Amino acid sequence: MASEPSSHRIKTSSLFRGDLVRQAIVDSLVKLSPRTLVKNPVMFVVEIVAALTTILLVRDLAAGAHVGFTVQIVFWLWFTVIFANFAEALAEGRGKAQADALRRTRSEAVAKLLQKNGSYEIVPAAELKVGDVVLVEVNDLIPSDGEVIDGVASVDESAITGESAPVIRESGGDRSAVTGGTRVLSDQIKVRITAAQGSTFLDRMIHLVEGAERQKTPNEIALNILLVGLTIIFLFATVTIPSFVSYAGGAVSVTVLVALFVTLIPTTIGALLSAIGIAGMDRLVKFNVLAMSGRAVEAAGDVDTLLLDKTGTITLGNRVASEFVTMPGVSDHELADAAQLSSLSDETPEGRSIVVLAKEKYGLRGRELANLHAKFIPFSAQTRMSGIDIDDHQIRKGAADSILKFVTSNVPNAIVPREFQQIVDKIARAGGTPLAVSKDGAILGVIHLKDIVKGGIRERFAALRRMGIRTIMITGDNPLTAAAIAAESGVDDFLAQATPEDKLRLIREEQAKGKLVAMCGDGTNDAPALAQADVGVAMQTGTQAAREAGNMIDLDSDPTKLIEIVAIGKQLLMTRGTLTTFSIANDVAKYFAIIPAMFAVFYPQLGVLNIMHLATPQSAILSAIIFNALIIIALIPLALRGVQYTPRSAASFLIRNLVIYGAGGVIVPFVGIKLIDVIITTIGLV
Ligand SMILES: Nc1ncnc2c1ncn2[C@@H]1O[C@H](COP(=O)(O)OP(=O)(O)OP(=O)(O)O)[C@@H](O)[C@H]1O
Ligand SMILES: [K+]
Ligand SMILES: [Mg+2]
Repeated sequence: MASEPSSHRIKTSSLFRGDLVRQAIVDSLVKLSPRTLVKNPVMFVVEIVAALTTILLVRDLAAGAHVGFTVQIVFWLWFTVIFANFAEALAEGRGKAQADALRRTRSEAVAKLLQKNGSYEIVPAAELKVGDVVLVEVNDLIPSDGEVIDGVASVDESAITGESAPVIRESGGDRSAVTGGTRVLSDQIKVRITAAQGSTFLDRMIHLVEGAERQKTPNEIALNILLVGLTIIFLFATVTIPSFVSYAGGAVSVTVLVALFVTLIPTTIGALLSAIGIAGMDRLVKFNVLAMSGRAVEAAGDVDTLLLDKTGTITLGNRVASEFVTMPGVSDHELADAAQLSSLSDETPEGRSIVVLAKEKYGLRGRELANLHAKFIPFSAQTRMSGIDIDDHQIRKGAADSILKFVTSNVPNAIVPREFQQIVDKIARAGGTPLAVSKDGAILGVIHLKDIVKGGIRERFAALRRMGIRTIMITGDNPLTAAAIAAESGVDDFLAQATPEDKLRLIREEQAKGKLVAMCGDGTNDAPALAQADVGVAMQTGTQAAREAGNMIDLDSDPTKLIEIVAIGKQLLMTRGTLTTFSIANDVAKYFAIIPAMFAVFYPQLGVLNIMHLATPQSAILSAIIFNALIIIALIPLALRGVQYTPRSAASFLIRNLVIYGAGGVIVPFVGIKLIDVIITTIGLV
């Protein structure tokens, strides 16, 4: 069963946990490999520069020159790269630790592979192929991902979701998907294997949390291009300096130029960019959401419209038959009998509950299917009907309008009792789903399916509204039921009697208006829409098809989780925006800190700009390069935690952050560099 929306577990873990830090230190040295670092252009440039300066240092040493200053610059250049690597390694570390834990839970289990004659053979789970059918009994581990094709069981999925409450898995409906590595607690099920070894859900989850398949998002690529552009501009600016200096009759060392260049290029954001993205994914994982791509997380930050299906998403999803209501002149027994016949092979939870109600209330027996000469018509989301053709009779049950159409198209002069619509409407207005039952040309009565709106969902929709997100419920159910559930749950709008194509069309229409659309769903009929949406959040309790179509999976199967998903997406975008602002403002400020100090000797007019009064040109350069390295470390917590976000207008946040981080980016280096200058001259480093 889906967890209550309010029960988000936040697994808190300290940012700088000892073991993670130790591993990150090791990794930050491993990441010095140029092949790894080349993916980060700005830091790659710093590494090249550091290597060249190291070579010069060795040459000067061999020549017996005085190298005290160069040694310190070289030291801090390498640390700039290592600090950047450390930020990324630390961000990755938490996912890696979680992946290790998941690997340990990966089932080494055996499977009970069903044979043609109904017996089973025990085989290693690793040998299972797609399409195999296995039996899973009490206390067995489910050997691989699959679809329940027979039976109902309660399953402990805590290995995957961390949630200890068991969930129901059953054939036919929207809760038929089972995951390898989880355990059956009661009853037994037959499972058709749907995933090949190596591409199971657990495999994908491991890849995902350890970031093995992380691709740069389009936004990150664009930002990287900007950073490379700035680097090239500052490269040209730096190489022209010697000519200015020699014009004034002076000389400037390569070490000084190198240091100047590195302080001016956008190293701060270059160092933290990838860590910010990884941390965003990691924050989602903490909320039990698996995002298949960074792009999906970014899109979530800008979502305008959220579409949700009703059953199982807004409601608890176990629609149970609670009552048979007969038409005038039809006996209870007659209706119950038809309802049961039409549901005998209906493997949906609704169908099964009808068989059960007929048995409990009217003493009707489940019949031997094999003895009936009958053709079963399975439920489909298009027809919204299911039923049976038996002994020249056509028995159908389904959505009221579908049954009405079916009856009148087969028997043009069919009599539809006046009471029919009244009963249907009464059930619908109460938020129930009415299923009409017909036999040949006559409507026999209506089955009342009850469903319950999930607790706390109203407040959550209100929070989405405050974030500027419009919620629309789309359901295959009739307009009255839809309206009742919409009112009870507090969605902004609804679309009823929607086929899978309607869901798809609605998303395309919204997207055509320039809106970013998120969709939450669990059913196979939601799969096309989940794939089309910019953010497709599939419920973990949903079908295999739904879980493959979406670009996010919510392990808690809570549709209102979108609040956290959007908040984390916004937080990611804002963190990147503010740190970029900070970084670039920073570099501009450094320009004013260093240039006057460097050139005051040659161009005394520049003295008026020398507001920082740094001790010597050398101490100015060294202070700047030390500040440049340390600011990376100082900003790691912000990059990993993200800037604060509470559901409020995004625009006001943006302005506030620009002011704080823009102004901060200008002021902080002045203070920082001055402070470092005082310290290093006091302790006599320069
Ligand atoms: N087993 C069944 N047999 C016959 N008719 C059914 C059955 N299950 C559902 N229906 C009818 O078909 C309609 C569409 O059902 P479906 O579960 O596909 O809706 P949906 O599009 O998934 O929307 P939601 O999940 O939001 O309710 C239901 O409202 C109901 O009237
Ligand atoms: K810099
Ligand atoms: Mg559904």
